[in-house]
Amino acid sequence: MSAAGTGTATAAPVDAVPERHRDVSLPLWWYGYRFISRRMDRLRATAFQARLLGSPTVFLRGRSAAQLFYDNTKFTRVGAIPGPIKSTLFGRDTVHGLDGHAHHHRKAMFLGLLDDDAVEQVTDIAALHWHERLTGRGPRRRIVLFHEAVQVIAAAVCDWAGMATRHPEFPGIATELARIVDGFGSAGMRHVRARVARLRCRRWARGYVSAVRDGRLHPPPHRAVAVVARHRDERGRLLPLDVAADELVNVIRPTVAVAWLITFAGLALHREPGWAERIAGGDRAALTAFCQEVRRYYPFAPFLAARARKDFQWQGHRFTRGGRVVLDLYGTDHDPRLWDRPEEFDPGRFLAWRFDPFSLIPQGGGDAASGHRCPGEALTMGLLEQATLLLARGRAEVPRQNLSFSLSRIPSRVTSGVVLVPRG
Ligand code: HEM
Repeated sequence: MSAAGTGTATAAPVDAVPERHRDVSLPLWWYGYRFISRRMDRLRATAFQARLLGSPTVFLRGRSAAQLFYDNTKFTRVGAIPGPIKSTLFGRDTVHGLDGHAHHHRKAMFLGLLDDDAVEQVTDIAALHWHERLTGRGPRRRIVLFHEAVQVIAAAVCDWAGMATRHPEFPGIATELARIVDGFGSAGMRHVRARVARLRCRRWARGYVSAVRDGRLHPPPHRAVAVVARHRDERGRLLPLDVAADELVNVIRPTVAVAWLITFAGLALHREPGWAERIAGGDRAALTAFCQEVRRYYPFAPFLAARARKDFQWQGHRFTRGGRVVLDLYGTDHDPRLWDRPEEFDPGRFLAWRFDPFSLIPQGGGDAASGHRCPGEALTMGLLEQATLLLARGRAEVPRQNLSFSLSRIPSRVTSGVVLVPRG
């Protein structure tokens, strides 16, 4: 880790940047994951100011910036996420936009649900679904890894949560959950499809919450459907029906998002036969390092937004109360001051890596209990490692196809979905 990663001020002050009044919404949307980093590199800054959707915004990248962003005394998430993204991806009044005690209380529900037992249970169920889907179609039938992973992961997490997955309509629900994820960064038809999918998934989850509350469904009390339906807020009130439904979807939908990482892992195994062999041979450390590198290297969650609670200065940059800040997750995971040759896929960098809460931040930084960091990282790693091992051992053929992925599409995705022909 370099000196810059420890917080040395190398940035030009915001006031010295002449472009601070320019609205960068369009170029950000157009250029995607690399836009913030490129501008930082051009300005030789750790932060810059510009307008985003018309409002003054400070853009941040790097370890010390991440540390700042997760300082709860300086920033709040209330009102930070633009409305269309928030209502499509997370729902209203859900954990992502809460603050202080209300956030802490709601977050505890997620952390309680997503403990080590949950990781073991979901991955055990996923193993059965992988087996069923991969052996139920006879030898030498092509599969599209992305579609298989969406169905397997959705079925596994919903079985675990206490939701029926053997219903003929379930594959359609799994597809809708994936559509919510696929549309969050788009302004066109993908976004419209995501909004429709959110409404359908909310209605589906509302049915479960109502059934538990009305006594028509009796899941064991530790199941996610029961926990979320019966959860009481910090003042002892049941969550409004739509909020409870959205929070239930907020357990299921991000788990389905692991299908994106599994697909990238399929691509990476194809490109790195040496690592595939090590993993297939049972090298546990190699498996974990490979999956960490998949999370670091491949583009998924691009950046996060917050608002300043007060006026303050940081490394020569001025933050004003209520002003928006954006933390570049992808840029931090590719920051050359933190990562040697960041644009190379090299799992070896994680073989001797010591956990640091602010350098590897594909799922947010800081502490999950006291801040907004993702509570699903252990589950993500569990499902990703399981699928990666399965793929490495399966040694399926990878026929000619379009394996490219675009850094201007958010969220990015392998174009072909990674077509595989399992060996008979
Ligand atoms: C592909 C895998 C995943 C990625 C890339 C991802 C990414 C993220 C990111 C970037 C955040 C925002 C952190 C912040 O605001 O500081 C987040 C929050 C969250 N994630 Fe994940 N996540 C993934 C998987 C999961 C899983 C498996 C679950 C649960 C089963 C989950 C549940 C949540 C919840 C509830 C939050 C809100 C936390 C809060 O606001 O306090 N995520 N995730």
